[in-house]
Amino acid sequence: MKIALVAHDKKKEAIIQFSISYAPILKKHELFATGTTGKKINEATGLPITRFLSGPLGGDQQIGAKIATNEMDMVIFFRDPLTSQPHEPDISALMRLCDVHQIPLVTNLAGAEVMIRALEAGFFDWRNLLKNEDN
Ligand SMILES: O=C(CO)COP(=O)(O)O
Repeated sequence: MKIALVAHDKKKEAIIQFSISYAPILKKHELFATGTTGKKINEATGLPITRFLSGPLGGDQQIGAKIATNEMDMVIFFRDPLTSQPHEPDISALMRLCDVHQIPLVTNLAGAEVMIRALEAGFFDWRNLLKNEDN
């Protein structure tokens, strides 16, 4: 599965701890991230991660583009709801595209824990079926 990992600045430590805790699961998948989030997770875990631009410079939109073309299977987004973001329209657009294309999206740690365990249990195998239909 192709998984996008994204965290706003005040949630970076949380996504790092999450990634360390679930590295045994994450390492079985293809990981993508916005710029700074990906750098920090890679430094903390050694997991290979394809990095897009930093969020404010277009990274959320790059992930959105992958969703639009059915090249991303889920989004784990540690969002900071208490700090205004200069690129709020990009964030809304990313979440909207998840809804448009039925891409599983979580926006906080509690959801991410459920998502990653569901992933490991095979709950998202239907994504592979969809992709096979596209081919
Ligand atoms: O701003 C972000 C998501 O909206 C995250 O970007 P960075 O990972 O580059 O900090």
